Amino acid sequence: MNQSKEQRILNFVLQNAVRGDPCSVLDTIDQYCSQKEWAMNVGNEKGLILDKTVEEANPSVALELGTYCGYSAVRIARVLKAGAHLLTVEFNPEFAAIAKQMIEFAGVQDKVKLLEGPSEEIIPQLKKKYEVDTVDFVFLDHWKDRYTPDTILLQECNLLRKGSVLLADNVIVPGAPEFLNYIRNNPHFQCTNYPSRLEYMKVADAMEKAVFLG
Ligand SMILES: O=C(NCCO)c1cc(-c2ccc(F)cc2)cc(O)c1O
Ligand SMILES: [Mg+2]
Repeated sequence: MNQSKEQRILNFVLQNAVRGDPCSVLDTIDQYCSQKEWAMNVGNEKGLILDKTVEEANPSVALELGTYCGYSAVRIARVLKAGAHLLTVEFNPEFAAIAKQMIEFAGVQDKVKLLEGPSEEIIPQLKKKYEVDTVDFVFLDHWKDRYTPDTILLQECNLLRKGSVLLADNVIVPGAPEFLNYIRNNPHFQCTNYPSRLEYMKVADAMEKAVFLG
C-alpha cells in the first residue's frame, strides 16, 4: 500500500532530524516541504509570527485546533514556559497518528496532549474531561469554516478569559472571510492582521490575532 505524503514527511524527519531537538524537526519539515512536497504546515515565515504571539501571550494553557503533522504543536511547545501545556485537536486519525510520532520524536510529548476527534465535540469536554479552566492562547488552523463556530463555542463554554489570545492561520489563503467578518465586528475582540506568505510559496497569506476583552 503506497505511503501517504504525511508518512513520507515523518519518515524524512525520523531519518534526518535530531531526536529530542524541536528546532531540528521544524527545519527538516520545512526543508522537505519546500524542496520535495508542499504540505500545509504553518511554515517558517508565519511560524515566526506564531512564535512571537505565543511568547507575548506566555500561556499556561494553549489550545491548537488542527494538528496535521504536528509542526505547529512542536513549534508552540518549544516556546512554552515550564509547567505550561498545549492541547492540540485533530479530526483526521491518519494525521493524528503521524503527529503523535512527530511530537514524541521532537521530545515535547510532556508538554503536548493530542486529542483526536471533531473540535465541536472536544471543546465542550475541555473543562470536565481535560480539567481546563480557561485557555490563554488558541491557534486556529483547522477547517476554515470551523473558525467562527468554534470561536463562538469557546465563548459559550466559558473557556476564554479577559486577555485570551486567538491567532488564526490562512485568513487569505484558503481564506476565512466569514471569520474575519465575525471577529472584526465583534466588540468583545481586539483584532490585529499580520500579512505574510502562504507556507513554502510566493503567495500572499495572513494571520489574524484577536484578543478577548471579556
Ligand atoms: O485546510 C487547511 N488546514 C486544515 C486541515 O485540516 C489548510 C489548507 C491550506 C491550503 C491548501 C491548499 C492550497 F492550495 C492553499 C492552502 C493551507 C493551510 O495552512 C491550511 O491550514
Ligand atoms: Mg494553516
